[in-house]
Amino acid sequence: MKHIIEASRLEKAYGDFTAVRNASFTVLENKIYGLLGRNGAGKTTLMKMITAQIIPTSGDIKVFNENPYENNKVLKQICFIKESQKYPDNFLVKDVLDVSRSLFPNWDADFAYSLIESFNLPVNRRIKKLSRGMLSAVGIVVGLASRAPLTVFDEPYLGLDAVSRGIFYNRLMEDYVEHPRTVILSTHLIDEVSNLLEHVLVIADGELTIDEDAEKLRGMAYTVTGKAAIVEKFLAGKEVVHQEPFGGLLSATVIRNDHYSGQNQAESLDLEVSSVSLQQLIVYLTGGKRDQKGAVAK
Ligand SMILES: Nc1ncnc2c1ncn2[C@@H]1O[C@H](COP(=O)(O)OP(=O)(O)OP(=O)(O)O)[C@@H](O)[C@H]1O
Repeated sequence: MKHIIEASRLEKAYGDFTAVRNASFTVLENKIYGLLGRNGAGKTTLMKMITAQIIPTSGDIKVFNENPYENNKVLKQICFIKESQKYPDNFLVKDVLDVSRSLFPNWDADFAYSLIESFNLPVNRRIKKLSRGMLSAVGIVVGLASRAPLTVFDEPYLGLDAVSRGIFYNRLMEDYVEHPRTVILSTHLIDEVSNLLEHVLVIADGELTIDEDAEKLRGMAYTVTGKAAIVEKFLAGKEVVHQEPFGGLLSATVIRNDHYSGQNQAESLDLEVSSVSLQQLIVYLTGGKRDQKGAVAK
């Protein structure tokens, strides 16, 4: 598979504050990436560097093998839908679609109108009269119908209800199967998108801490629960990312060891073994350092 983004030691500083530090990663063609991290972690800053909206302070970025800055050949292959995407107030919804058609070479007008119907959007209403959720839906329609080889969604669903978010995920998946492209989706709703993601990038305090295949990440850990003394014995020598006592019981999340089945050992000790959701795992790996007694995975 081709690399469509290659970033090397990318940094962005605002004055003396460094928002993204030493980020090196590649993004492959025709995959769906999740860019995850807590508020202020640096996700938007990273996406703005990828899409050439801001210039890195140092480091190097290539998109479609070229420097993306003021590079029209590269930029017309990118669609970036921002959190709180803005359109001119006096535009009608259909004006946004018309302008998008001229911006994106792969624009599919029929697909755009079918999405407009799915989201119940009024094409003849002015942008300034739309509700917050409707405005987010317009951004999603543009992002999907652009069929841009690199489509970047930065928290695209402010105000969007659960039904509409479900429509977004379903239409994205259906269309992605027919028209593969690279999608980078930044979100806090990790469990909702968990099944869509093929690769996960996690950024914490400006540093890329996880760059991993989503399937591998999903199977990376498990949770054991049982009497505290037995669980503690079981945890000896294992990599523990989270522990939670309740009553005389202890629940602990452990990184799987490829060479040895901790799960069999846990079951033989009568401990209950359960899976860990991607969201839980990422919370433990990025924010769990404070409340755990065991070692941290990364
Ligand atoms: N133009 C700017 N000037 C100064 N600081 C900035 C600027 N833009 C972002 N920052 C700071 O950089 C850090 C990263 O911000 P960024 O918007 O990239 O985070 P984020 O991960 O997208 O957060 P959220 O999930 O809340 O949207 C934050 O501390 C933010 O205050």
